[in-house]
Amino acid sequence: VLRDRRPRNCPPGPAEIPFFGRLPFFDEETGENLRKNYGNIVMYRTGTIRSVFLFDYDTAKEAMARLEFADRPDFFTTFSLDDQKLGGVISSNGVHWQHDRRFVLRNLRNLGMGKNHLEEAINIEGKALVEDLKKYGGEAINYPDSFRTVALNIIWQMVASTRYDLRSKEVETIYRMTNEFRENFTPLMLLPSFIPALDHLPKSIKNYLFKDDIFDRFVEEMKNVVNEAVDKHLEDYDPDNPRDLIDEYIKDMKENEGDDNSLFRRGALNQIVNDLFGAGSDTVYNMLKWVTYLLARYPEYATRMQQQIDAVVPRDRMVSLDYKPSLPLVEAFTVEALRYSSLAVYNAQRSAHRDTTINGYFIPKGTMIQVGNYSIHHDPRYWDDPHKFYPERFLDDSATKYTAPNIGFFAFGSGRRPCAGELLARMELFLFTAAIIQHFDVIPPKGVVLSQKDIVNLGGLRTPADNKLIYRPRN
Ligand code: HEM
Repeated sequence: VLRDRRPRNCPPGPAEIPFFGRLPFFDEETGENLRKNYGNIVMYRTGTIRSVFLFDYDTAKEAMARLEFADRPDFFTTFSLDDQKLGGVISSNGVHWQHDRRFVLRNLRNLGMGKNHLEEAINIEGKALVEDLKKYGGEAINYPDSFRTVALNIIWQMVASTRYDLRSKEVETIYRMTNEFRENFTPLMLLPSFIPALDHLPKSIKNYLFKDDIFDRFVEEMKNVVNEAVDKHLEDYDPDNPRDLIDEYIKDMKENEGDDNSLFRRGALNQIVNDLFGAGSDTVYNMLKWVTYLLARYPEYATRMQQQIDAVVPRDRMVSLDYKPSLPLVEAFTVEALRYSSLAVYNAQRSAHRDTTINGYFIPKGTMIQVGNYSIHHDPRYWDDPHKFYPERFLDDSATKYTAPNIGFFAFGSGRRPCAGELLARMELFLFTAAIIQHFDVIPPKGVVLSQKDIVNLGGLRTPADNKLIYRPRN
């Protein structure tokens, strides 16, 4: 018990329970309570692992920029499709991470991220989404799968040259698995990651206690999708005509064949593809749920944005990025949706690579670093009336110009390891939002009043609960 004691001069936090710690948590309320009781840097122990929560923007920004906090904790590799569990972007560390992240950023850029020709692909999906929503004929529906498929289609065309029909059955199994996983998620499920001894329990007990079988089914399903895509690419690979990110990787893999030190490996490729499939679609899908939820809850903004769009974009044309300067409210609305939603309630966890300090507190090697994105986004030091949905906070006084937040904003992380798809995500969010607003009034069914109660936290992802909304075509 003595050896297990919290080292001296660590950040304050609740009393530690030796060996077991406290239950892991992913909700915003627990974080906010810790911040109120202990301040902006809090140490919290779960199982054998200590976490330090950073609730203050300046401290979080400074920490995220430091190399010793660039690693992810070990449990991120639980779902890795790399047999060596070393490659990929989201879960990897050290030279493997640097190598694979650099590869992904270079290729996403070459494939159009942040450039205008990608806009065309996004607008093709935008048009398909409009047609799909029209098919419901104004009936009240839950957030449709097409929100997910349009986002998936963009990243999946860049990665694997594949596009799914918006009503395709092919992706339904994966969606079902993702939903099953999120809906069944409880913090208990992650306990074996915090108390490794629990991992040695018999499988049947782990299935019962930690729902291991749900994890397994999800990983198995993703393995099939990824293997199928990569195998197909290997079969018809043509070195003179690389089609997409998988082909580019195969090219590098072949060029480095025989070099035992090469980090271009099939296992790493599988995990990169898996990372992009998930990170590139699930995030944007959930943001489109937020966008439509907020349109239905705050119709006054929908009306004002429709007026802005109608004034400059002919009705038979899709909104393009060229119109952005004339549509400041649309951009402000999407960025406020990112802040207000705080989709990732806590930034993807990092781990201290060595003994170090934050603001004079001792941080032992292996401590998990958790940035409280929700708390930062609702901190009154940076945001007036932070619980209010108020896109105007990103407009200048004359409401004619969008001004980007330069402080207190953490939606895409920060520092050495921020979101690798931020530019793509911002393009998609702006263009899909504009397409929906231009073509539909999004309204709740008669008698339904949307409120704060409609928001749920699914394993650290803050998102609107299933809500039936009406997408009424504009005349
Ligand atoms: C609105 C949509 C999105 C949000 C809110 C979002 C948010 C985030 C956040 C908070 C992180 C963790 C950053 C950190 O550790 O500091 C992250 C990482 C990442 N995101 Fe996104 N993301 C979005 C869309 C995308 C898209 C479209 C892609 C596709 C390319 C993508 C790819 C990634 C990857 C690969 C990482 C891991 C980066 C690394 O560990 O080096 N994200 N994202």
